[in-house]
Amino acid sequence: MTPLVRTLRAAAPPSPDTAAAGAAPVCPPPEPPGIEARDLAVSYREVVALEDVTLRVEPGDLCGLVGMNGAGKSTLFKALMGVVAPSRGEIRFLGVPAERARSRALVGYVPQRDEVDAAFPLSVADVVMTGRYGYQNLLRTPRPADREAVAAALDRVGLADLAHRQIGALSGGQRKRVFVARALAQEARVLLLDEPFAGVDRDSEATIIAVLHDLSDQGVTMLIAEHDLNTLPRICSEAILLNRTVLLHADVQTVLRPENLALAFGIDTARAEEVVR
Ligand SMILES: Nc1ncnc2c1ncn2[C@@H]1O[C@H](COP(=O)(O)OP(=O)(O)OP(=O)(O)O)[C@@H](O)[C@H]1O
Repeated sequence: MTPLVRTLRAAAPPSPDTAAAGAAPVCPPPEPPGIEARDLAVSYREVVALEDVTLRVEPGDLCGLVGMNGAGKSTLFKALMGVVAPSRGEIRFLGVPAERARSRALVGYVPQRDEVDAAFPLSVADVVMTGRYGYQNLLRTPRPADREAVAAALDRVGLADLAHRQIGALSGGQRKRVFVARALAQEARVLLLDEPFAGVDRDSEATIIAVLHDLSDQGVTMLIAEHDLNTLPRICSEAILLNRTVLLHADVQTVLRPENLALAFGIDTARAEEVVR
């Protein structure tokens, strides 16, 4: 749901029934945001990677994250995943404090680079199973429900035939699909995807985009870092422009306006017009 849509919904008139009865409209309590960060700051020694980052992504929204190299996108993901400790600020997922949400496996992560050494003797299915148990519990015997979830996730990303292949024997695009399958098997309610389309062929890209749209329909909240601005509108309807702080959070068409890209990427407007055709 884009911010524009949110605004329109908020302004909708009361229904004729409630208006006629003169009763106060009974509204369900507002759902907490899928992702909420307030006043977040992260530094690596003297490098301030993020400051004053405040954002909220509503449940079921698929939000892009756009910014130049070094803008802090990966750092934001790391802070959301608890990999780096913010020096300030607060993070919640679905209204639940970040640490508790992560320990309840509410939050899934598709990393920018492989977390698994390609030479490690893990099968594709083993890696996807870590979405159920984590890497520490690889030797645990999976329950039938876990096997079913893994098989369904691999089927969904079109890798059912490769379930028993060693992870290192896949192409880069196939490996990305494995990590998306792992997030599916986890059944997380919030997904953070750090450039899931980087180095991915057209088929894998189309498969992943379809999966993300299905998840959005099911109410999963997603934040997706994406470098290719021309691909962005096919993926999501809203996006955040980041450069150490949130410069803009709006519908994708607004974010892609040359004057906004010029601001975020430190280029002139004419160059920004060339970037997005
Ligand atoms: N481990 C680290 N130690 C010191 N500085 C770091 C570290 N990781 C990132 N940085 C710095 O923090 C800033 C933000 O980096 P980050 O990787 O989050 O950006 P990014 O937007 O993900 O970039 P890219 O698009 O190139 O992946 C940069 O100035 C970077 O050099």
